Amino acid sequence: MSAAFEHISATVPLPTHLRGGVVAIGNFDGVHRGHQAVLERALGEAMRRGVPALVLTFEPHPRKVFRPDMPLFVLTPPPMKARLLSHLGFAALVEQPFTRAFASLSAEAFVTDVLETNLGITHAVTGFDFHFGKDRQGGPAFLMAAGERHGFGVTLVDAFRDEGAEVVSSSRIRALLCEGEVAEAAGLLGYRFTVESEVIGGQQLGRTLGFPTANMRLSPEATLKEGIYAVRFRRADGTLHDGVASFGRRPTVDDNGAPLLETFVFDFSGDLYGEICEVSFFGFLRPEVKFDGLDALVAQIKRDETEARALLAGVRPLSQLDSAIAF
Ligand SMILES: Cc1cc2nc3c(=O)[nH]c(=O)nc-3n(C[C@H](O)[C@H](O)[C@H](O)COP(=O)(O)O)c2cc1C
Ligand SMILES: Nc1ncnc2c1ncn2[C@@H]1O[C@H](COP(=O)(O)OP(=O)(O)O)[C@@H](O)[C@H]1O
Repeated sequence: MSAAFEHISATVPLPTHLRGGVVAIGNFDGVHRGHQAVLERALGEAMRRGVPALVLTFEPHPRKVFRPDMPLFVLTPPPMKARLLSHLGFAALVEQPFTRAFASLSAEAFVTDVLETNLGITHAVTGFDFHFGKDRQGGPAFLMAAGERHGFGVTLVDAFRDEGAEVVSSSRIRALLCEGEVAEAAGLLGYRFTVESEVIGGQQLGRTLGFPTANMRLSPEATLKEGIYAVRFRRADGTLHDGVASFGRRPTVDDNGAPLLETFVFDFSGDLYGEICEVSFFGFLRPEVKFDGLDALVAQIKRDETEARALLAGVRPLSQLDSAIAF
C-alpha cells in the first residue's frame, strides 16, 4: 500500500504529478474480482509506461441519481473503495460528482472536459460494457475513436466469469449478502465483505452480561441478512481481533430496535467509542432469536463465541487484497 494515495475530485485539473496517467473508468462498486480484472490491466499498463495508475469513479452511484426511489445497497462507500484501491497499488481515486447536470453532458464533452482537460490521461481502461455521456451515447467504440482523436489509448476488458462461468457482478454479490451467504460473496469479491463505521454508544447492557459489544450503524440500504456472524474486527490503529457479531434488532431486549451491528471483540478490553473500525464477515452462524430472558441469551452468545472461534481458527486469505484487509 502506498502512503501517498490520494482521493481527489475530477472537477478541477489534476496536480501535475498525477497527469499523463492510465485511468480505469467505472463505478467499481464492490471492487470485486471482475472489477479487479479491469483494475489489474490499468495497473499493468501504467507500470509498463512508468506513469501513475488512477481510478475515475462517479459519486454517488449513478443508479441513485437515475432511480432515487430505489434503495441501493452500496458495497463499498468511498472510504472503503479508496482503501481497497490503495492496497491494489493505485496512486489516486478521482471522484466525479454525479449530478443530473453531469449526466446530461455529451459523451464528447465528457472526453474533452474530464479525461483530456482535468485528468490529462494517456490511456483509459474500462469494462466491455462501460457507457457514458447523455443517454449512454458513448460506448466502447466511441471511446476507442475518441482516443484516436484526442491522443490516448484504450483497453477494453472482457466480462470476468467465476469458476461456474457466471459473470461476476455487484448485483450478484448484493443478492448473496441479502441471504447471509458471506463466504460465497467473498468468493466473488476476492476478499471478505467488510464494513467501516464509527463505534457508537448503546444501552450499556452488554458489559453487565459479560459481553460488551462495539455498536456500529450501517447505512439503511445495507440489506445484509440479519443474524449472527463470525467476524474480524479491525481497530483504527490497524490491529485485528477475532469476534462474533450480531446484525439485528435485539428482540430480546428491545421492542422495536433499528438494525445495529454489535461486535463482541475477543480477548480485548478498552474503550472503542468514537473510533472508526472495520468488521469483516467470515461466516453466518444463525438467525437472531427472541429469547425468553437474558440467561438464555447469554448461554447462546457463549455457544456463538465458541463456534466463531473455531471457524476463524481455520480461515486462510483468499488473495493479497484479503490479506491486507482482514489478516
Ligand atoms: C454474538 C451475539 C449474538 C446475539 N444474539 C442475539 C439474539 O439472538 N437475540 C437478541 O435479541 N439479541 C442478540 N444479541 C444482541 C444482544 O441482545 C445485545 O448485544 C445486548 O443486549 C447488549 O446491548 P448493548 O450493546 O446495547 O448494551 C446478540 C449479541 C451478540 C454479540
Ligand atoms: N471485548 C470488547 N468488545 C467490544 N467492546 C468492548 C470490549 N471491551 C470493551 N469494550 C467497550 O465497551 C463498549 C460496549 O459495551 P456495552 O456495555 O455493550 O455498551 P454499549 O451498549 O454502549 O455498546 C464498546 O463500545 C467498547 O468501547
